[in-house]
Amino acid sequence: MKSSQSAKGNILDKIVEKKREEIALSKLKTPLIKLEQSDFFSRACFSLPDFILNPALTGIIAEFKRKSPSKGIINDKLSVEEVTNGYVAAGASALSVLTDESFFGGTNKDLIAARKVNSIPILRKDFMLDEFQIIEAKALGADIILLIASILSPLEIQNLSKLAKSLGMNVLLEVHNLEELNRSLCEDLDAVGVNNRNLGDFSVSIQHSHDLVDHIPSEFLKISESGISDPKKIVELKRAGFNGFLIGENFMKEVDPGKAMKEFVAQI
Ligand SMILES: O=P(O)(O)OC[C@@H](O)[C@@H](O)c1c[nH]c2ccccc12
Repeated sequence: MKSSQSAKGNILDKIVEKKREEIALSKLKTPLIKLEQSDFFSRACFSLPDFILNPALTGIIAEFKRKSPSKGIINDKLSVEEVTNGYVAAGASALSVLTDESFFGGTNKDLIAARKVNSIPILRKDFMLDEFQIIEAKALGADIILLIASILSPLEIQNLSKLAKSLGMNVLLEVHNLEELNRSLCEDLDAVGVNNRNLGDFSVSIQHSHDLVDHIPSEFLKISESGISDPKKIVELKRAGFNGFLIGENFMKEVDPGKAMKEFVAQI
């Protein structure tokens, strides 16, 4: 207990601390006006609810993830274009592209590249702390932003989600337990994701999704995130009421992630 709690303090605190420095630098480097002039800034977003609830698709939000603090390098050989196109061909409802460089090996360029070659919703997967990152997400071509309850106050969640919605994007709130869920819910959210991984100590249990599903109000999409590697779990999660499934490592660890996803989907 004690060691996992101190580990929890460590990695998330480190990520957030680094992120604040990066945001300050980005603000100096790129004025807001430049973001607002970007080609993607005025585009109409693809709707997450439409794609997640489309019965012809799988409900899977498939993630491009080169590395993670828990696993180290997962796959640094493949281009974001080939992986995301493979995911779309396998029936992805949406894509998730990490833009955190320091801990996950992603870049803003990955998101731009994914946007250019895909016509389904894309989640900017990053640690959002500041309005600047929301505006930046739109400029990079994102349709969805992630708000992680454990690193944001309820007021920050309200303000950031309101801004994202005003720019036409969807908002995915990520929670890990009931306390985070109850304090963080607000009207401008579209989806609630239960992260099966504890971002502090990296332990994973799909039971978290099952424990929380009935506490998520019915107006929000329900997404189960992380640690999903068995198609049977999707069937159980669907039965429990989940609409969406965020999967990264299980596909990225393969030589051909799109093919891995196709084989996985065939077993659902
Ligand atoms: O690779 P996995 O275990 O399938 O997990 C994907 C995704 O849920 C995970 O990358 C994630 C969930 N929440 C996050 C927040 C930040 C960074 C990453 C994440």
